[in-house]
Amino acid sequence: MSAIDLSNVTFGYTDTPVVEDVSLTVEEGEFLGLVGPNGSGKSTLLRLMLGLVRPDAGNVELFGEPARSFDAGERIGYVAQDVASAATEMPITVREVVEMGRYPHIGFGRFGTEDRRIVADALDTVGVTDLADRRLAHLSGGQRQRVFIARALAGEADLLALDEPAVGVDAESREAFYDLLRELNEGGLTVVLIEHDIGVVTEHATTVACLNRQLFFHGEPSGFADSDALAQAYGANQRMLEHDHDHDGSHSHP
Ligand SMILES: Nc1ncnc2c1ncn2[C@@H]1O[C@H](COP(=O)(O)OP(=O)(O)OP(=O)(O)O)[C@@H](O)[C@H]1O
Repeated sequence: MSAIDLSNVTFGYTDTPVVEDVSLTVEEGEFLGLVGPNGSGKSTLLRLMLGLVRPDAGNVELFGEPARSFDAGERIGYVAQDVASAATEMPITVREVVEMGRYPHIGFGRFGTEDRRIVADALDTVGVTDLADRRLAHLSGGQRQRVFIARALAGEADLLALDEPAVGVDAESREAFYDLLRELNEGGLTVVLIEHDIGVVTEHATTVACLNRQLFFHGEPSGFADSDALAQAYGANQRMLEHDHDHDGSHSHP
């Protein structure tokens, strides 16, 4: 079964589409790296994939069901852009964040032995057991990202979706973080990663999608490196910008 299936999806916040006629399937067990210029619609596409935004046209299925009917808390771990830095204001411990991953499963029930075991396993998997009783605010950016992954694991997610998770994380921690994502993927977790560093994507992901409003490429990293999709996608952005400038008269061309 496919984890995510988009057919002819179009969406705009206004009348102008920011995602246009995108068809894309993410198979279970895939590690998809989503790249594209700034403002090219990557975050929007991810939110469409997860059923958090409804398309104006086209269809989205998650694990074979219409995305909008999906209880995202149950099978999907979503680490939104900036969530780790925004969360620093909260007076909350690492363990408490990871325990939140269990909430969709326990409903109004008690937090039991099994829940505690799952939380302990999740902390251990991402290597933050030693930090469990520390305040989230007192962790580094890279450590915080791991905590949010642990929360998704505690929720027994089948799909992990991350929107530029390593922004503000130092190079060494980033490398370890991407290694962790790959290990989790090799263990069967489906991963969708928005990432501006194309080298990271071609090294770690099993498939690449390149977006600039429309889909310019979807396939294996090796095919992406050999294609001119990247130049086309970024070139299209440049043309769009020039077009905008032409209209507002703020920029003149030779
Ligand atoms: N909530 C919103 N309301 C209106 N416009 C939005 C909203 N969110 C995004 N946009 C616009 O939609 C377009 C695509 O934004 P999106 O965040 O999906 O792109 P992105 O590729 O993830 O960008 P970046 O790489 O800069 O994070 C942009 O022009 C953006 O300004």
